[in-house]
Amino acid sequence: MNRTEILATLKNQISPQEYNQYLSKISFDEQHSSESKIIFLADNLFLLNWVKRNYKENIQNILGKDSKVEIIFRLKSESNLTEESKNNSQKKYIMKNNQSMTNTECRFDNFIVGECNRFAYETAREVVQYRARYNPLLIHGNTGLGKTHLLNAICNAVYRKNPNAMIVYITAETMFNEYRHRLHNRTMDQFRERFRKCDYLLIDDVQFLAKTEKFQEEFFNTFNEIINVNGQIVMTSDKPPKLIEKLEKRLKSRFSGGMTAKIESPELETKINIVKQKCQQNDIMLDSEIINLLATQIHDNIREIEGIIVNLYAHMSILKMPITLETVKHVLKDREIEKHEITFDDIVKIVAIEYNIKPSEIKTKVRGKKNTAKARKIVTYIARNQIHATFPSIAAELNLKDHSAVSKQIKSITDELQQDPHLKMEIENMISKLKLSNP
Ligand SMILES: Nc1ncnc2c1ncn2[C@@H]1O[C@H](COP(=O)(O)OP(=O)(O)OP(=O)(O)O)[C@@H](O)[C@H]1O
Repeated sequence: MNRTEILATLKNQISPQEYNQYLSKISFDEQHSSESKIIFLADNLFLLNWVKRNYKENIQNILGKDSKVEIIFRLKSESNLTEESKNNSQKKYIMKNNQSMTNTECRFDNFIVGECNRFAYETAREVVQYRARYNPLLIHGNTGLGKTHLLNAICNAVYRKNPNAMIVYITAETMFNEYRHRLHNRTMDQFRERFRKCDYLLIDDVQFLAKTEKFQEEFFNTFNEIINVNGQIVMTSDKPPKLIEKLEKRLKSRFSGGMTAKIESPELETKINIVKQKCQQNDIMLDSEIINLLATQIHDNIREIEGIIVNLYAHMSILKMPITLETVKHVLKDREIEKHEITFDDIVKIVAIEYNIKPSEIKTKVRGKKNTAKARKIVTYIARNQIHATFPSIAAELNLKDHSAVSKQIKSITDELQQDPHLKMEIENMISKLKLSNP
């Protein structure tokens, strides 16, 4: 069955309204599809998630249950970028020369600057211009205020300025996992080669660095070696160094000895500018009264602003409702009601929906069932990162033997994330959904 026939068959299975609303807006990526995979393209994230959730199974049925053809959904922009990257241009997630993966959509030019973040923004730009002028630079602030965005922006700008620069961009958690893996395999030389020889070491969420004493010692030596040869270290954290629990005194002192830049909660004007920018990116037109309402109602987390915009987009396109003041109030009210503490079961539910399996299949490890192993790894990863679930609690929830079985899952998914930018996007999507609503 050729690709046009697949869409035609699918069209017959759904209502004309549904077709016009969703399916007609999906196209084939002829260029990147092959015998073994079919790639569908959507214009925006909302549409992408919708078709993935609602049509993937139908397409699988049309192809035949036993078909090995992989069905992939991608953003149009991503697909073009993938091609561009072949020409050494941009791509949403890009592997730098040293295998670090960074999000190219986080740049200085799309970072809205206000009083709350000006200092962090300016110092971040400085370290791109003048390596080691502020060393280390630690950007801290509450969640969702743009720390990771700035770290990615540094990475992208350095790369643009000098594609041969050795840049390592990594989260502290991943660095620790890599350390353990190298230690276990007696390949610490490679760990040192990677981290000590870089021009820029960019570490996200450095508050998770405070793991074992040995690791902190290794990090201390890495840190000194980079600083001694004028390599630049930039870190982000949710708190200032002296408040990072279990971080050794000497590391606290090193971190505080450089430049620290705090990102404060955004003031109204900055929030208004951010709402405007996010609406523009999503092709949403709002009048100034609505923009003001959004900016005053949403507190300080910019991720939350993005969530509301996605929600408004959904109202606009699924319900065909124009975005009025009433719609916005409605969405804001719903979100207040839906806000909840994320539990382990919420994570299991959202991952189960995504992979079209039952939550119980994730929890009890049904052998041989497609996607279950992957889903279990993703649950472990999200539980560790989002609700800081302990190893024993994960082992208990997922019926895993012990601590080291959990550790193996984390290692495996971390490796996959390093290799597969789409997996990272998939997981980020699931996390946003978790944060947005009760699944
Ligand atoms: N000033 C800004 N201008 C435009 N977008 C922003 C700005 N600040 C944050 N964002 C966007 O908000 C989202 C959350 O930001 P980011 O992930 O950088 O937060 P964070 O401070 O690293 O949060 P966390 O501590 O939870 O990791 C991202 O999509 C980012 O691009």
